Amino acid sequence: MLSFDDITNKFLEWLSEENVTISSKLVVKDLRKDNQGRGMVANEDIEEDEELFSIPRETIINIDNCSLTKTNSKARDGLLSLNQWEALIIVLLYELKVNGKSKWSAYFNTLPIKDTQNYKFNQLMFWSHEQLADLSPSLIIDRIGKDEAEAMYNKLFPKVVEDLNIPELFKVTLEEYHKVASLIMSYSFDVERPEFNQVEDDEAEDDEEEDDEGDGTILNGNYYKSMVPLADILNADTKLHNASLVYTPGVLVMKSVKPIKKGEQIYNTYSDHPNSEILRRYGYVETNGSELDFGEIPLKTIKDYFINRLGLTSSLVQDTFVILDKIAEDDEEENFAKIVLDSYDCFNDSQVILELIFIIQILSIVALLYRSDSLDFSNSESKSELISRVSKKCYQLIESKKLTKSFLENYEGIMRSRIQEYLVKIDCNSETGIVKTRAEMAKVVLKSECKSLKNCLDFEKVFSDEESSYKFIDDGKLIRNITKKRINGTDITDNNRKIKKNKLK
Ligand SMILES: C[S@@+](CC[C@H](N)C(=O)[O-])C[C@H]1O[C@@H](n2cnc3c(N)ncnc32)[C@H](O)[C@@H]1O
Repeated sequence: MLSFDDITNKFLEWLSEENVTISSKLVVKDLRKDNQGRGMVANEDIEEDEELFSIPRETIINIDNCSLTKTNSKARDGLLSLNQWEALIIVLLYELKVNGKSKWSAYFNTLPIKDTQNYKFNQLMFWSHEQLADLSPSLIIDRIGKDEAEAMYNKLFPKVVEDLNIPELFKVTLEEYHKVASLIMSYSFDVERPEFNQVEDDEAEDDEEEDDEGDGTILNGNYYKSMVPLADILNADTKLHNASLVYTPGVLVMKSVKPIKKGEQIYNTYSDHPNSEILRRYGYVETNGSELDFGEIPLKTIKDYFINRLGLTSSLVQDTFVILDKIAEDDEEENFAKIVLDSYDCFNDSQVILELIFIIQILSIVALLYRSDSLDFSNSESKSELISRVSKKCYQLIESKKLTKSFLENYEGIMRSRIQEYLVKIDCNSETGIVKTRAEMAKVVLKSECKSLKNCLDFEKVFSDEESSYKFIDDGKLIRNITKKRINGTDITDNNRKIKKNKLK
């Protein structure tokens, strides 16, 4: 059996045969002790915008470059009507089945799918129920995507591969499929198609609306999901990102995007994700937290808070949500956005989404009105009218950069009650060493989310930006404004002030 280093060396020899060029300032390194598999490290200082390596387009694997479509023209036509994921799954499974004869054998030997001694699939798809329980109360547990993945498996196997006449894939198991799909998730690149860009440039003015996927099939997309040997040896880090892949018509070039010192690792970026999502997709975590970490406040936490702490009834909270949804739905001019969400993001850099501010402010006023006993919440028509008015007045208040004092109290109470769910499981501030096991990775995710939530208790940062800060006013002022017209019998729905939907983004 080949050793880890032998596999690396054979891969490097193959790359050279493929005319891949690598800067002499880089080496491929065994980073298993840091639980990072292989990676690349600078053995000399590198300047910004230097070419690190270049890969001919013929070396990458996709629908145009693979054994399957070279020998089976029917398969190629069929693959073109699938989506990017489905097509690359079939292409790659076929290439792996003919492994010995595939020109990519030396590359496959470096991947987790072949090297089971040195690699393990740690994406959440492969965690048991007990292991996933370590991630509670993170909402990532609800977003693993197993059902969607299995639906794709059932679509492709065996019906599609039979139709495409690929007998080698008639007996693909669910496990094989999950492994290939996860490999694609964590190793593939969306490589621009140069010929498509040409056409697109010509048509750009007529067709500005068209998105990257076109109609969802490969045929009309402007890229191919592809496996890119060597480019995918780079690990990623949201804080240490220093290299990016550039697509030219003939070759793919990895370039430094900042100066890199001798001894530093070369890091790509796999896009902007918090630790929970990095774990779900790629099966690792950033030990000290991702740059893009956030915690989430589930709608249920908000609901429970207003029921248990402020005495609202469950049906009044639920009715308020229904009425707010209806206001957003009925609003043809799109001035009022949907603010009843399943959960609300609270970011590491002390930013919260505006929908969270709106929903807490509205419920805070509803709670004060309900407890004052002076208004009729029993009749559904007057309740709906009253909540519409509360919502409009709260929109105006927030637009003028004001919030009420009860909002602040309730915001803090809700945030603390969510943080408490983490504190019963972990010490948010404890040091993290090298993370190897799934239980340790789960802890890092919880810490990332808990820290982000805690940062959103820094009111100074949360409620001010570079230009201005929110002012906190007495609730009585807003309540008088809301109840005044109602008591005088004036039409409370008359309101010409519009709050633009995009202000909620
Ligand atoms: C595109 S590959 C990178 C090459 C990989 N190190 C290898 O040896 O094959 C992506 C995988 O590398 C690992 N990885 C990437 N960045 C990492 C990091 N910062 N820390 C730990 N593992 C990382 C994860 O297992 C991820 O699924």
